[in-house]
Amino acid sequence: YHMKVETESVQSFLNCRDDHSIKDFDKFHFSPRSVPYKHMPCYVLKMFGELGFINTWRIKTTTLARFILFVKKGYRDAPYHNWVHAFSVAHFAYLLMVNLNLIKNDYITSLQGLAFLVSCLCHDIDHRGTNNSFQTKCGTVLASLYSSEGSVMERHHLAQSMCILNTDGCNIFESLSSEEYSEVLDLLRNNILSTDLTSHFRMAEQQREMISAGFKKNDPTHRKLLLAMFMTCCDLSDQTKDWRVTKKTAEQIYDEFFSQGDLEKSMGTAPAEMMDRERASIPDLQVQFITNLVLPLFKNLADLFPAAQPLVDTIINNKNVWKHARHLFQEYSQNGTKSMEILL
Ligand SMILES: Cc1nc2ccc(C(=O)NCC(C)C)cc2n2c(-c3cc(OC(C)(C)C)ccc3Cl)nnc12
Ligand SMILES: [Mg+2]
Repeated sequence: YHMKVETESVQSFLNCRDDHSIKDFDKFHFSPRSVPYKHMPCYVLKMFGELGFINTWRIKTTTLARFILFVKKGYRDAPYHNWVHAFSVAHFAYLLMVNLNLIKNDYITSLQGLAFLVSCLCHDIDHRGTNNSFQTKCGTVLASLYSSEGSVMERHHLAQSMCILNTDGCNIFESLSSEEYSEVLDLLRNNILSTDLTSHFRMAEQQREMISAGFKKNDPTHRKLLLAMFMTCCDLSDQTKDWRVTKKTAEQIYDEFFSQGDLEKSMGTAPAEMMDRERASIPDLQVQFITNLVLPLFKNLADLFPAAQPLVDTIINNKNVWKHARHLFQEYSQNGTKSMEILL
């Protein structure tokens, strides 16, 4: 049986070498969700290779392959917070490093780049499709473990990632010196914890000040804020793709949110409006989310990196489609078609 699993997993790393059907993999407009599911592990390996991490950090290919498969297995089949989300977030980290030349232009070091890519891949491992307030409200096991420190889910994602690194034959950082090793684990921790909404809001203010005051490449605090900003950009990168992608993502997210709302109702607690399928208006919520969170973040990115301006334009286009959708929804919802099908 083990032979079968091993050969199957080895096979899953060979089939993207000759896959010439994928064009523009390195471009901002490319949608990683269009990569065939069974080719995703192979494209992760490709990204590590293209960024030079395999050679620079002496990563054994078999170790990296096994690590990727363990990370993939660590994700559940939640409607949104699944392996495909992790792959798309990691792909955007790759796009930022390639298109903004982050390492070549000394915005980040190669070690920070390695930690950045690994953090994106691992940032939502073992997500259950419910958010932090659900954990504390319902007193889940994860809440009992982490609620005193906050960022309950993110601490769990980090703990799961550490478990995989400590699994035989999966430690991709084994060739690093002890200084590099402790630095990369520090980076992993900061990056994964920065994908918590509350820590994002706390850092968003400092990021704005950093950019208006002028970014300093060798300022360690600026470095930390920049990496946190990159993590959130990657987590929200579906918003930078064409309408079909952002629409599909919204369907998956609200599928997850409404399931949590149903669960909370069955437990006798009232869900937030965005989690309540009876009350939520998806276009309104999306216009708010894009206006309050997504746009300010990517405007900051474009202030620092003008090459990222096309991303802001795409986000604004998608926001306008949601604005137009609001009228459609109001019109149709009188006839009860509250579903997303009516959106082209
Ligand atoms: C399309 C899209 N709509 C969303 C609508 C609402 C919310 C939500 O949680 N609202 C609560 C208030 C307090 C803001 C999140 C949404 N969302 C995310 C997302 C981002 C996350 O965290 C970072 C990356 C740090 C922002 C964490 C979890 C998620 Cl699901 N990703 N895509 C989306
Ligand atoms: Mg998360």
